[in-house]
Amino acid sequence: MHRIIVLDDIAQEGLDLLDAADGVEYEIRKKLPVDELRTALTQFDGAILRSGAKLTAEVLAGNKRLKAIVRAGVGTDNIDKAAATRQGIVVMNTPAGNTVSTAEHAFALMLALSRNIAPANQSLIEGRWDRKKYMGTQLAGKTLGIVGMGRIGREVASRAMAFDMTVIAYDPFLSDDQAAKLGLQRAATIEDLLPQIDYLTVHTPLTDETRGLIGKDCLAKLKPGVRVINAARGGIYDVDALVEGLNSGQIGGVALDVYEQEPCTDSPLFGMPGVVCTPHLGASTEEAQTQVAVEGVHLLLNFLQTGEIKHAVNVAALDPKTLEEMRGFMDVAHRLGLLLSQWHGGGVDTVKLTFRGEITGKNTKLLTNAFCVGLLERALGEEINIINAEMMLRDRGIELCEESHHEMSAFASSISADVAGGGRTVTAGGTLLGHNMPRLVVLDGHRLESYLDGNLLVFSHQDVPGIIGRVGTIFGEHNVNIAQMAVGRSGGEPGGSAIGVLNLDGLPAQAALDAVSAVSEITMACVVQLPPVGQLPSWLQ
Ligand SMILES: NC(=O)c1ccc[n+]([C@@H]2O[C@H](COP(=O)([O-])OP(=O)(O)OC[C@H]3O[C@@H](n4cnc5c(N)ncnc54)[C@H](O)[C@@H]3O)[C@@H](O)[C@H]2O)c1
Ligand SMILES: O=C(O)[C@H](O)COP(=O)(O)O
Repeated sequence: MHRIIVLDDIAQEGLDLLDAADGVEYEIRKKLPVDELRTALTQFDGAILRSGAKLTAEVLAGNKRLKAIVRAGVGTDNIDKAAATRQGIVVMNTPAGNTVSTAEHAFALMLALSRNIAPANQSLIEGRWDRKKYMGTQLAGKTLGIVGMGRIGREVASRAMAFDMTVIAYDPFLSDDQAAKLGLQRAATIEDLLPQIDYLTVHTPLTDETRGLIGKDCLAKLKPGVRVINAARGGIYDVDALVEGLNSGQIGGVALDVYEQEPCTDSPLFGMPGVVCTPHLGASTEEAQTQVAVEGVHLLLNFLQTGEIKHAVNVAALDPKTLEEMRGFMDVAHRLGLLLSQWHGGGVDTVKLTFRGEITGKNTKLLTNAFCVGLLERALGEEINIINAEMMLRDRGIELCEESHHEMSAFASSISADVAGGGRTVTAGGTLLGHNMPRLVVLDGHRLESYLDGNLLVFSHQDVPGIIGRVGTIFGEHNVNIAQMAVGRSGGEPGGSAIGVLNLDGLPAQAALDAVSAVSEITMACVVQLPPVGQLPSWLQ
């Protein structure tokens, strides 16, 4: 049974989907204090929320059960994504469901500012007929500056052009070609845009880079009387600078839907002339809420039931078809990681992964993540999965590099991994035979063909007659059956170094290992434990 926690109000249509889902139960738990939220989250596999609940590192800490967080909406600044990634939790959002509603709201704020809708309404309620006082301005013929030309910025732009406004936009990802196609002007920097506009609206996410993006210096570059709008996130404008600009007349009006701290019922801007504010209503339409709730619930159910990862903001996407295609090679990568963690013995500083052949045309990040899980899982246990593995590796100061070569080696596709540290470098190469037969094809430069399956004895030795017989005799004496055997020699010539890999039916006793290690021609021997073939970790099933 998958358990889901609903942390904010979501549309009934989303709850109906949860009611109808097989093998799922859910609880609605809103506005929980931090301690209760932390405890509650440990009892659920998935969480769905809007902008109300705050999923900080503190509330996610130590959670071993939660696997997915879905934001029914766009902004994920209320979720500590680094903390979620570290905990192995996938974070997904519904990027497009509220785009049009939010663009319309930004536009409504711009119109409300231009035509003094809020104060005019208030004066009527208070019994005055102030036609002269509320003289407005027309949008047609004016210039709108847009900072952030993603989904919402583009919808605002098209509406502005329909109102006969000129649009100048700044976004680091907006090219001249795209701007021309959209029928607007591109500004090379925010500073270029500011002196040319009559209205300014921001549509960026709140990030370290955009916090305080529009401060005193920027506002000073505006023409006097410019009206500014924020339906993106509180914190992008500097509120003190807005207050100062309104008082000095540098700013002609401020419209806000979002605030640095929410809920916000107290701001120096509230009640100032020329200010119109709404309580984070950009996405509050029936249409937007239905779309984000339905899409959000689908994302969560699909992830919990099939492993599909869509619209993730902290990991690569993974759809069922890709998972099906990649499962065999992800299994190989995971087994190579497990093998090398045991064969190397610890103190790893660097990892290099090389992908060759047809597999390079697929999402090799999945193979990297699967390898990293294998490499770390004996140390970190169930805490590690394909969401957090690479971050956990890098957190431990281990350097990771990946290379892809389209040319095939001896196999249509292969993966090789070099693991180095503490003065020792080990290398293993693997491939997949058929759909589900993982094979080790190179170990420390020795070509061989060995089953990546169950308990292995790996031993390096001098390539002289009698070694295999002596190892076989030792295991016979200790009642350990050898199921398969592979030997590879370096350079293909007799007399050099060689490596043997035995697949054992059981784990050998320490005395058997000691006896093997005592053979003078054997330079190193180690038991490597892998899952039996066909036994997949939960994140690969
Ligand atoms: N008021 C609301 O209810 C409401 C509703 C939806 C979204 N939002 C907010 O609006 C934001 C934008 O949503 P979207 O769907 O358009 O996102 P989006 O990802 O489609 O677009 C964001 C754009 O901002 C640009 N950007 C990032 N940093 C920038 C910078 N420093 N300068 C200029 N541009 C920069 C990006 O390149 C991107 O094109 C969301 O992150 C969310 O916080 C608010
Ligand atoms: O980022 C968003 O999607 C909006 O800010 C909407 O937030 P809400 O879901 O709390 O209305």
